[in-house]
Amino acid sequence: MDSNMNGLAMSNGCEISRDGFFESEEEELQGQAEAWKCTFAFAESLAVKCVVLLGIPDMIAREGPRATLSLDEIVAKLPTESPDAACLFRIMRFLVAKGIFRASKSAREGGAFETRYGLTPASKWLVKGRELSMAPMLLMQNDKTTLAPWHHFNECVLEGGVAFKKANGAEIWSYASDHPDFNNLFNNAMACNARIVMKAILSKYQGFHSLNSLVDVGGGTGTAVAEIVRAYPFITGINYDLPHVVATASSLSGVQHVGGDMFETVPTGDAIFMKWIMHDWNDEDCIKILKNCRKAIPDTGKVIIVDVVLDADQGDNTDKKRKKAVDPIVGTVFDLVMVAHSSGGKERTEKEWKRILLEGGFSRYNIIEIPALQSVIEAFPR
Ligand SMILES: C[S@@+](CC[C@H](N)C(=O)[O-])C[C@H]1O[C@@H](n2cnc3c(N)ncnc32)[C@H](O)[C@@H]1O
Repeated sequence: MDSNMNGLAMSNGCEISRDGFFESEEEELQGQAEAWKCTFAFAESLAVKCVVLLGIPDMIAREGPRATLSLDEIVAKLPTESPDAACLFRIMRFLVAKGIFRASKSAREGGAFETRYGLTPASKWLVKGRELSMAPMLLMQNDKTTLAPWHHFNECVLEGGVAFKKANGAEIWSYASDHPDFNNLFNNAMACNARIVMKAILSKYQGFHSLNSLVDVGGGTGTAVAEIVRAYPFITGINYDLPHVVATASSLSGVQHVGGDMFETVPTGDAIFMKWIMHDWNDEDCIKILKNCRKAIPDTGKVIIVDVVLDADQGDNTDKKRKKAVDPIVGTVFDLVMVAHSSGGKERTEKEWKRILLEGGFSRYNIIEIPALQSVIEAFPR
């Protein structure tokens, strides 16, 4: 590295400022690379959204989990007459670099080589046609309606308020009831996550054996309770959600759909199941819901909550450090998803859970780790 007359260091022809703001040239360049990554962090989500919409993971999966397709073969499967293959090549090149697809070279007649694209563990989760798929969640989280609230975070910090409402003119549940397409997009995303998480719950949590009836509060279109009833056919399942949600639910064996408002009342049962409900609400609302759940179960009953348990805040040693199956950073990302989409919801540490459970009428609880982002929090009135 040479110095020029202005006291600037020269590296690869670039001038590096030497005002002492950065500790070293290495730190300065590393920081710049990180800042570029932040600047374009959206590119990966939106390029993935594009290939999911085009069904490219499905095209490859249909040939087999280890199959590969060339660009020409993919383009031939697209539904328009003259797709822009060069544009798709650039998107695929980026996604190979990001590990969403793998690329291999294969020899063609005449000595030329072609690139063939295969699935990676990430894109195997993005095949829409499989029962366990994250594609509906990816499409919902990257819809214009759900991305728009993120543009209002600065206003939320400065003046408070609900990001989703600032962006879309209404809070999420009433917006969903007035927009059937968004309602379906949201409910499908929830159902896809319910299938994935129920597999994890049923593999690790033994607490359904003693139940004859179970109410899934905020159960969406009933996927979770249907899975529980399938595994424990002696349980009568009730799927309880807002009327506009249960109106779109299919009939499910062993499950009764009931429309209503959990802030008003909750149907009775031996136990209440709530997956991804509490995180949508502030502490006071959660306590109201928990009190209604308490009224709906016998003294020997319980609530089974499926939600994230965040690691304790730095400097707080009261909670145990948990060994999570999914990188705990995803829990803090979901906390921001709550800023974007809910009206006061948040992810909680064990200490925060303990407080709302106690105030909601549940004096005892266990946290059971499952191979998923969320944990099971089983809480008892006595
Ligand atoms: C994040 S979703 C979770 C859905 C489902 N439990 C799951 O995990 O797949 C929250 C659910 O709460 C429902 N919900 C919102 N407000 C409600 C209310 N006042 N009473 C009943 N359900 C409500 C929504 O319609 C939505 O289905």
